[in-house]
Amino acid sequence: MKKSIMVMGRLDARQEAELAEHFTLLEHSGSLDISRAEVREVLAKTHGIIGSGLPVTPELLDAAPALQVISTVSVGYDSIPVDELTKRGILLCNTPDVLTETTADLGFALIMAAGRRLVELAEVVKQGKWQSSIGPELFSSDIHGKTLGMVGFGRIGAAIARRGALGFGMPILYSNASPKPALEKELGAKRCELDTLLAESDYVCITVPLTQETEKLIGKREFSLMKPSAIFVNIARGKVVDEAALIEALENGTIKAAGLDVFEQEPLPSSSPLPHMANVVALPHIASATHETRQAMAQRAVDNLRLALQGEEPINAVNEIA
Ligand SMILES: NC(=O)C1=CN([C@@H]2O[C@H](COP(=O)(O)OP(=O)(O)OC[C@H]3O[C@@H](n4cnc5c(N)ncnc54)[C@H](OP(=O)(O)O)[C@@H]3O)[C@@H](O)[C@H]2O)C=CC1
Ligand SMILES: O=CC(=O)O
Repeated sequence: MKKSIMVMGRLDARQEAELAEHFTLLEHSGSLDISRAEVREVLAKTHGIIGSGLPVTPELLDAAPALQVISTVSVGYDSIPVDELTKRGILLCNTPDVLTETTADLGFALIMAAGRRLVELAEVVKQGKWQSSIGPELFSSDIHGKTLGMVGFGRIGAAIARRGALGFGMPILYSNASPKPALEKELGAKRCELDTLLAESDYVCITVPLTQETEKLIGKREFSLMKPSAIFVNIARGKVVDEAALIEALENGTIKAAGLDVFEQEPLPSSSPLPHMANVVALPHIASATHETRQAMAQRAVDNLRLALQGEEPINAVNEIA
């Protein structure tokens, strides 16, 4: 008998057809709200779930006794309790690599947009306020030759640093759990303590995953170490930063500006001051959101799910099931 799966979110028709060849695609309302009887009914039958931003809780896992594989269409998996999955013999797969360059493109775009005040100055033109040459109060910051500090130097961190070092002649500092000697050689990057990086960088860019260790890694103390001219960019996860401290640092000039793709709460609540601040470029979590990359991520997640449910090795397993 075919195994059953829940497809949460969008796959293209060809990907759905590929899965339907091997598995029964369970009909459902698109919700994982286990307080609803119809959701519990579907979960009770499912062997695999594929989707992104899946709100996986122990209660949801209790409702899915046949579940063998979760295939997330993302590289990050901070919303998923991996240890709990492992305890229950459930495999988690994710989609690294295929999104690295696209995410790095957006990370560097945020460095440029926040550094050169692109959104703020485009607004001047849009609102018909460009009546004479702009003065120093609207001048921006150089990017080339400035020091780029990478907090996290994995796949995406390295790809952003590569753009900065090789394209813009930026000296690279990095703080990372492990040293990266090959990247030091390739990019002339220097590893240092986080505090040193914060004090010496002109651009600080966050690319660490959200974990217990990295939650609120950057708070009031860390902002106070940065240069008043520093530009802060976060494309990792909002909760790596104490958002109240970030807002305060931007409001009182502790740092100069920020480019943000991720927030403590997403979508941003209407009460957040961040989108209204002239020195903030705020985006709706879109670093990997190009047609090509979202397609590649979905395909990778489909491949992972199919392989894992067929008892073969998936391309990207997060945990190991004995
Ligand atoms: N905005 C968006 O749309 C996107 C956001 N992301 C986010 O980016 C994150 C990074 O992705 P990716 O680069 O592929 O992941 P990687 O695992 O390749 O890189 C993460 C790096 O962070 C380092 N690290 C982990 N924990 C710590 C710590 N406590 N202190 C210092 N360094 C640490 C790791 O060190 P080591 O090498 O030693 O293990 C690793 O080098 C994802 O987890 C996701 O949250 C990703 C894609 C799109
Ligand atoms: O935030 C996106 C991801 O892939 O992780």
